[in-house]
Amino acid sequence: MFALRLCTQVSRVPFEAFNFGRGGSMRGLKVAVVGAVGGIGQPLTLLLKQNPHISVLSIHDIRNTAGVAADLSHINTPATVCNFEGKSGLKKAMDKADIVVIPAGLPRKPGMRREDLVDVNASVACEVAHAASAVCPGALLAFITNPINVIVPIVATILKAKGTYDPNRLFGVTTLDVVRSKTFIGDILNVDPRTVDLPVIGGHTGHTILPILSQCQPLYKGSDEERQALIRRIQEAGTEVVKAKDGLGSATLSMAYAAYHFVESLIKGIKGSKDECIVECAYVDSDVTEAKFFATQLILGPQGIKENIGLPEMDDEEKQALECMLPNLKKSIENGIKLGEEMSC
Ligand SMILES: NC(=O)C1=CN([C@@H]2O[C@H](COP(=O)(O)OP(=O)(O)OC[C@H]3O[C@@H](n4cnc5c(N)ncnc54)[C@H](O)[C@@H]3O)[C@@H](O)[C@H]2O)C=CC1
Ligand SMILES: O=C([O-])CC(=O)C(=O)O
Repeated sequence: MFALRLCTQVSRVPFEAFNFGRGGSMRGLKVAVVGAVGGIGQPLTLLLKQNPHISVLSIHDIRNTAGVAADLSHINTPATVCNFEGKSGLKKAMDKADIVVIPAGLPRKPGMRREDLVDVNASVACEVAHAASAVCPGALLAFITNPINVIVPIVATILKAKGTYDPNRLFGVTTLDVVRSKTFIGDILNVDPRTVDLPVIGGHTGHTILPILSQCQPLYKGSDEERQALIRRIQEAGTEVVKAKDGLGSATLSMAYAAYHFVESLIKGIKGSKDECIVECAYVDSDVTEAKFFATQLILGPQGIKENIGLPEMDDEEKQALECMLPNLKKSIENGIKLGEEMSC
């Protein structure tokens, strides 16, 4: 009943009325969240419902979307909430979306590596890639689903096979690594963590997460030991949460915060602010290293990535750490491309 009522609300305002073409500043955006009922999905939709630029918030999951949609729809902000379920609902949920955020899929339990999620989560990525090709080939796609290092190459390969791949529009969300780095460094320096800035490059697991402390603002000057401990904490922060949750999943609230921040930046890019340069780190198609996908700082614009800033300046230890992680990252990417080829039909 609710699903019907909420979707009818949307149909009263034709999508065309929002002018979904890119480049305008007055139009409302359609943002779809796939996996919206989950631990990340729910707080993320709560944050998105409050964004004044979103006119349609389309939520999708394999179950229970009606309750979440009814709940969200009572919040007195302009975004209209629309809910869809299951495979048959995915294309409807994503139809003509400007941005699709994907926190769908299995999270880790203690003792698991992110890579252990690939068998289950690859199929989620595959479904979303096929739906995006069919109903929103121009959308910006932001994947949260782990393992990011493998999922993004899978999606890119499927989109390529479908002829709808635009490398500037596909992102693996690594914002949480930056959020955590800012928090931990803010604590150490005793400053507001929001004022801390640094690039976190590479991928999103273990030593592929490389915070570039030498470029941190304000300056971070720890001893070698302190520096190593800090890097290790940033790299293992996901596992810290998985252990603390003791079988009840992985980071959800901090991830929803990070994902919202990232989507907000995508929106600012679409809106094309003249005064502000929108810079975010994300895991994307890349030629800055030997790895075909790599996270670096990106300048965002109306069509997604406007410019890849490339590798930051690094000290010798950081250069060595980069060399050290590349073989592993490249292996994950090759695996992703192979899986994507198998799932492309
Ligand atoms: N990129 C990052 O930094 C982070 C990534 N993650 C990843 O995000 C993913 C989600 O985590 P949680 O929200 O904690 O998990 P969760 O289990 O609480 O929620 C996942 C949701 O996805 C839904 N889902 C599963 N298959 C689906 C499909 N085919 N279509 C639509 N919805 C589907 C489930 O029904 C569930 O509601 C996990 O893979 C996790 O590892 C988590 C934290 C940080
Ligand atoms: O650790 C996990 O499984 C979830 C994740 O990616 C993170 O918290 O960084």
